Amino acid sequence: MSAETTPPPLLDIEAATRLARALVSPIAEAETVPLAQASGRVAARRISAPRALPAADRSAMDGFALRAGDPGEGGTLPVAGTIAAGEPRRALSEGASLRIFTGALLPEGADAVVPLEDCIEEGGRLRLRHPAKAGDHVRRAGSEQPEGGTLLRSGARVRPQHVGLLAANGIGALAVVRRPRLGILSTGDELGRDGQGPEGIPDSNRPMLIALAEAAGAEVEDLGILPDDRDALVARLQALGGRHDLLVTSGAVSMGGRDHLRPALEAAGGTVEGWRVALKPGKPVLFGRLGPTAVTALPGHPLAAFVTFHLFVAAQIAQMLRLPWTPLFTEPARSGFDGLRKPGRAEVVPVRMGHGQVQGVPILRRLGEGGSGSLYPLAEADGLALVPSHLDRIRTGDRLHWYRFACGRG
Ligand SMILES: Nc1nc2c(c(=O)[nH]1)N[C@H]1C(S)=C(S)[C@@H](COP(=O)(O)OP(=O)(O)OC[C@H]3O[C@@H](n4cnc5c(N)ncnc54)[C@H](O)[C@@H]3O)O[C@H]1N2
Ligand code: MOO
Repeated sequence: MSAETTPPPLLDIEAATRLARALVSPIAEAETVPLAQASGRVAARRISAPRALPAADRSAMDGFALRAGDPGEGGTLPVAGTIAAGEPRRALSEGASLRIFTGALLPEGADAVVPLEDCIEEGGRLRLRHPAKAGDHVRRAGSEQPEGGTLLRSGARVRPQHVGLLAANGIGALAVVRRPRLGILSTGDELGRDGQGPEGIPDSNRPMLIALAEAAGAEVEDLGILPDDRDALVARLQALGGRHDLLVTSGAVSMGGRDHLRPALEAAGGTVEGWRVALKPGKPVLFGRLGPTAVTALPGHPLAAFVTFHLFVAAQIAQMLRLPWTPLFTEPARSGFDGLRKPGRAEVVPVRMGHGQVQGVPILRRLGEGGSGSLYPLAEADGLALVPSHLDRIRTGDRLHWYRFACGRG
């Protein structure tokens, strides 16, 4: 058997993930972005609270500001005016009250707010239903956030709540880790020729991989479709000139005579660092380098490209963004399906949660027949389940681990 027809032994998922991550480096450069564009980015530095908040005592209720224990005249206090949020601080004369709105500055001399519903206002005077205590319904200066407290950790992904918190602190721009630069291309003479005879199909991997990469926090250059032509592939790879942190390709990576990716990468001056994983779908995935660029070549079958993106490319993007990476399949579940299988490759299965649970964990229904060419099972899938490599049979009720799709993971 020639070297071409004797493939290397399969890597297991863990070893392949370690290799994928080792081929990319955490990005050291930071850039400053307006707060409005910071959601989803990774903070390059810790942001501490520039001051304590609230900056001054404020009312927490619509009601009346007064001095607790002020006996008033005959048990009533005159209402000496109104103070609303955004107005300058007022002073309260002894024995009086001021109508106050939520968020308004507590008047000097007042120490409590009595909510509207706990008062009776009559003829410009106020009677309390219950006596007030000092501090009632007052948001004390400094009580909600200490000066110097952490608003955002270095290395944290900025979430919408951080955007609100930073805005509340008057922070309008933020240093974030530069996005990883990805180039994404598809290979195949059949692609993009749909409508021109049955031999053509649309390119579905490229738009899907671009969407996945952008959702994971990368900046993507769309490198289009390349023909099944080794020389064209070599020329294109050489022309990339190392401008990407990671090149992601799909197709042409299996065993056939038209699977030019591996020889083309080597002919272009690159190296193959690992090829083929004990995974179904996704076996022919390849990891390599091309100068300063890491190369991850995904299988052409669309479901295999989707699965290998989640396992390996997402881990590489997280590594470049300096984010921690946890294995994908961590949530416990029970199988809601049965079947004999050939051991030797871990199997990733699109699944949907049924209505039932066993001891609080969901029972997962399998979608699709296990082919790697169709994305159709993903239309209704809640996530992906992992069937361990050594099993020769999976039974209803067996323990599994799965990855539940999030709306915008990370
Ligand atoms: N003799 C062997 N043949 C195959 C093996 C093997 O071990 N020995 N492995 C099989 C496995 S597993 C997979 S997965 C596929 C993957 O092969 P490639 O990565 O070389 O992919 P292609 O042959 O280029 O394409 C496979 C299939 O997917 C369609 N495709 C490709 N790109 C796209 C795209 N961008 N959008 C939509 N569809 C795409 C393509 O038309 C093919 O139908 O190899 C097996 N063969
Ligand atoms: O690994 Mo391939 O993706 O099984 O079909």
